[in-house]
Amino acid sequence: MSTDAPLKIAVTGAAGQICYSLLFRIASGSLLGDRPIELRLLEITPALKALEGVVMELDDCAFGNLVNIEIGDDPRKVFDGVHAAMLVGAMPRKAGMERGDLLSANGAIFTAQGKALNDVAADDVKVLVTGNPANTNALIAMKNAPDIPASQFNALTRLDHNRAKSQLAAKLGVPVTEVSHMTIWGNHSATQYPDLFNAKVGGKNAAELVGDEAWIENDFIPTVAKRGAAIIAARGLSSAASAANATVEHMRDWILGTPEGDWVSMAVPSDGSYGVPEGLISSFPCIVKDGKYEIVQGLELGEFSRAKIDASVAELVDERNAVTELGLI
Ligand SMILES: NC(=O)c1ccc[n+]([C@@H]2O[C@H](COP(=O)([O-])OP(=O)(O)OC[C@H]3O[C@@H](n4cnc5c(N)ncnc54)[C@H](O)[C@@H]3O)[C@@H](O)[C@H]2O)c1
Repeated sequence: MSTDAPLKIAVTGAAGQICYSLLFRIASGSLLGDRPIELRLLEITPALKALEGVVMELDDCAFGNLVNIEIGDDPRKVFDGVHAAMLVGAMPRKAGMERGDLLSANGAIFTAQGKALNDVAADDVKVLVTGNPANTNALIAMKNAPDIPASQFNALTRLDHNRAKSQLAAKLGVPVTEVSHMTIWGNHSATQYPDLFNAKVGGKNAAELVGDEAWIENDFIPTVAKRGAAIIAARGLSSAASAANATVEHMRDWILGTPEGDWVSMAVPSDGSYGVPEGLISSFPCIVKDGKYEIVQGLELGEFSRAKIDASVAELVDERNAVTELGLI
């Protein structure tokens, strides 16, 4: 990517609630500062009218770096030449829907989008999936885009990462800026494992500072893992602004690099690190340099952490088996 040409950024689900925050954050410079950008917004046909309204509001912000906006319902047109794709739109689980129905409804979306990205996106496209089930949707898109290197497909666990940092900071009564080296392992689901044994607060081991394994197991982990449900219970709607913030932060770090001396959680295709089967899109501690991520190696995992990671990875294996049986990958 050259640094002066406008960066073409595709966003799907653009008329939905996450995007009502996300698009304005991207356009106002939270993603790439004052770098010129072009937005390519994908929606399903019935939502295009609403999307026109969102575009009117983007126009009304007169963002200096937003040089063009295109909208449409055809991924092959919208994804043409894009360097970054944020796949937010997905089929929500409706009452009476079985897990298989959800996987196949989303499978149809992410097979089509994977194929379109394969055919028309820029060679260096970075694809970040936020729409749930995010890890498996990313796997489906990746498998349907054989010409794009697998390493260019990620799924979002940054919201979980940020939730974990915030809960830890509150517990210890420190500013969130003191918290570093947080890791979410596994799936973006209730089985995810937020790891305090490798996290640091003010440079010291977080689990030792907390000094209360019962709190870690019975409060911290469930609070982080079930935060999405708590927000729905309180707000009547799922998390949107915080999901948009996390989507911006993940993509920004992937393009511009992670902060020196820290890592972030990214769900990336496993290379077999930490015993996670190769090819599964699972969350790991990652650093990014020159637009390429690396999984941080050599972290110690005790028995407790190992069991938690194995349980979350087992769920990812089940999801992969289910979409394989459905013929989606
Ligand atoms: N990974 C995370 O941390 C995280 C956090 C919060 C929400 N989510 C997920 O993000 C997704 C979006 O959430 P939301 O609150 O914005 O939902 P929403 O229902 O408000 O919006 C989703 C939008 O996607 C659109 N859409 C559906 N199919 C599409 C397709 N094939 N192409 C383009 N657009 C399509 C819909 O028309 C809708 O406008 C959901 O799957 C949600 O579960 C993930």
